[in-house]
Amino acid sequence: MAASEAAQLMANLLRLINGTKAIEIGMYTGYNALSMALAMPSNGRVVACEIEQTYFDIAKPFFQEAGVEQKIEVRIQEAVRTLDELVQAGEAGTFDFVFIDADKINYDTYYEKSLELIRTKGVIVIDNVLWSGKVLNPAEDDVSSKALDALNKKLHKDERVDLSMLTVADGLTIAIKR
Ligand SMILES: C[S@@+](CC[C@H](N)C(=O)[O-])C[C@H]1O[C@@H](n2cnc3c(N)ncnc32)[C@H](O)[C@@H]1O
Repeated sequence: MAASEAAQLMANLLRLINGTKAIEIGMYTGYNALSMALAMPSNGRVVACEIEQTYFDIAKPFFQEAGVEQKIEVRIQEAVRTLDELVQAGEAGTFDFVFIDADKINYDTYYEKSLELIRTKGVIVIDNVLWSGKVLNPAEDDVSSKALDALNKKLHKDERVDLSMLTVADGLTIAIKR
């Protein structure tokens, strides 16, 4: 789950860019999806990718209670499939914001598909980029740390984005599409 200070920062970034279209890759029980929806105007839309129906069952009453249920479109399936469906539906280049926070080994794929889906000056936020410090010296069999380390190194040289890596919580990267 996103740290509260990270969720607060993302909500404020959305307000700053007047975001109305966001994607969350890895919704869990909806904490940050709800926070993003609350930061958006009434026409806001959050496409929330989650693989476990049980997490959505927990989240749903809170979305309803907060009055933002109509803004959050939950898709229960592999996140990659949802991102591909959004591209196929002609939504490439139309999203304002993406938060990547699902399985670490697929982060690079999520990042590439997110870049395709956001508009110029759109924002991608990536959680857990420090992974409790394990990215510094990943163990041979630690595929998550290795994947995060590789993505961090790739992003450092990625000319397609302007980058900030923050030591907030477990590490938060903000990439703005050029
Ligand atoms: C760290 S939690 C997300 C927390 C959430 N972003 C928040 O801040 O409240 C990661 C979530 O990603 C989901 N997940 C993992 N692999 C996935 C996949 N391949 N496709 C979709 N969701 C996935 C997990 O079920 C889990 O709920």
